[in-house]
Amino acid sequence: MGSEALVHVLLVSFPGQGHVNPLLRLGKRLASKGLLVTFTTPESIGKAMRKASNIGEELSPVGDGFIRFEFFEDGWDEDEIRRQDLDQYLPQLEKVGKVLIPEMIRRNAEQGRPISCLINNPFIPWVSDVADSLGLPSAMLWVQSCACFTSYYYYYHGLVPFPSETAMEIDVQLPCMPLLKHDEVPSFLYPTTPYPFLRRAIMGQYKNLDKPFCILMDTFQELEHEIIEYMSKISPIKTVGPLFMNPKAPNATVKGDFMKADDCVGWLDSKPASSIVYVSFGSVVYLKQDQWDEIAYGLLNSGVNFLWVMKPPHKDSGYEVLKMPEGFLEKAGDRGKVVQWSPQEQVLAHPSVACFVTHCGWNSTMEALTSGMPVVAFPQWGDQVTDAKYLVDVFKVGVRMCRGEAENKLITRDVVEQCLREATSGPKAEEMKQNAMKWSTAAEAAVAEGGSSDRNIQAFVDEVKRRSLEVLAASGKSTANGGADLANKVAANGVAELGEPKVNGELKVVS
Ligand SMILES: O=c1c(-c2ccc(O)cc2)coc2cc(O[C@@H]3O[C@H](CO)[C@@H](O)[C@H](O)[C@H]3O)cc(O)c12
Ligand SMILES: O=c1ccn([C@@H]2O[C@H](COP(=O)(O)OP(=O)(O)O)[C@@H](O)[C@H]2O)c(=O)[nH]1
Repeated sequence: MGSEALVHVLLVSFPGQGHVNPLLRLGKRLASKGLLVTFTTPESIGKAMRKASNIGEELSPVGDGFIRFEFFEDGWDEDEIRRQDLDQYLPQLEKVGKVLIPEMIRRNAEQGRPISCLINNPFIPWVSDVADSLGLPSAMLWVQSCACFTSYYYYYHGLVPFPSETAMEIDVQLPCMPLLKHDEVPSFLYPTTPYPFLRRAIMGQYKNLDKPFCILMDTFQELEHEIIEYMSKISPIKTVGPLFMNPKAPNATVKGDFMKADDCVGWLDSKPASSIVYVSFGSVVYLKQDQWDEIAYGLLNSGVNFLWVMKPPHKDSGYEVLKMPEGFLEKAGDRGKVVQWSPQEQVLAHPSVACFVTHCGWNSTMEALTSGMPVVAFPQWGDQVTDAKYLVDVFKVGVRMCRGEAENKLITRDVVEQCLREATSGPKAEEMKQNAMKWSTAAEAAVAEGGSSDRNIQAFVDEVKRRSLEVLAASGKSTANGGADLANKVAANGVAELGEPKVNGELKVVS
């Protein structure tokens, strides 16, 4: 084979695990289709990613393309506690990102790999402004369900009434969706949410929704069929999930974990088929000690084997460090294993695991569904409460253990035990397993060659390639030498002083 020109896309991620994972997975998918992908997020997270996974300086081949990493400084000291306060951290990211991302784009152009498209995830909507100001196309990866996308859309545009200070308990009916009880609406939209900054962050993305030419979603057509069809008429959405399944390049070496996963596969191997309950509340939810204790006793009393993720809170988060109840680990013995961080994809695919007690973050939800894993839903806030509704009532793969943090109710050990029994044995458990297997098969078909998500990814890649030619052609017309395209645009916008790129739009890779 001779040399190939690779179109280059820049992925800019919000520094949260539930955001990095899907964007990085998208990056690998785009690379596998023959693009050059650069992934970026703040260096504070880059440092953790390099330590936990083997991310290096070099290009990693993925399928027909490559992925590489570049991180940017957020301008604060390493131990700055204000990072824990998004009301302060999000504006800081915007301030520095608007300078440093154009600089990164310029550097890449100078080094012979000009960038043709920017892709961001929500919470950092200013990335599409950066793209616009440089005359570059941009896309956004929505990292929650299409149902949640629709809920926020209807809220933003004031199309139907949502729970408000004067009417807290109203239910919400949206087209092509089941009736959402007041506490099944994404909880950032409640007037009483303790996380108003996350509502503001999401609304910022909706304010900018006309900028990306495409909204990619980590869901698949067969899963949310009607609502996807409905919203496609309103917004340029393309479903590309489940992103964690990458049949063409199951490249496990490029991973974005912030913490090294504890080794637990050997322990899973040692247990009988379908005997283990996996318990994890994702990367940002922290429970209170009394709730933690009830879950511990529920696990003990139910007699199941269990793998439980107990992640340490960030030192500046203000969360109390949880303890296991006295004598718990001794009583559990080899029936249970507690880890700080798990290799969740592998755990959910393991035949010894029977069900997943989850906080219903969208990544965990997609991973469970498409691994054929029934769930016990323990949502806390945000989209989790809506995801729980879907897991239990629409996808029919779950039992509900609680309704969310707003309920402010201690779930007792008896309820925990009862839910675990229901999800692991008897007719309900069997029915849920069958449904989960059905979703797993549908997910595999969606990402397989010619499946709905594969077609959408291919169409997106083709569009990025087409637009990259347009970017070059436009700059060819507007500049005398035809080569100083991107660099001149950055300079014209006054964001950075630039020289000419060495190569106009092509990276030569000898294969
Ligand atoms: O990392 C964060 C931070 C954060 C705070 C300080 C800091 O310095 C950096 C980051 C704040 O809110 C989050 C909220 C999240 O919601 C999660 O986002 C997923 C995707 O939107 C959903 O599916 C899940 O249900 C939901 O729990 C996920 C996150 O990763 C974060
Ligand atoms: O012990 C763990 C817990 C979580 N995860 C991964 O972290 C992500 C969490 O995202 P999710 O949307 O479920 O929840 P969030 O952490 O954003 O609340 C998922 O991809 C999980 O597979 C993991 O690898 N190991």
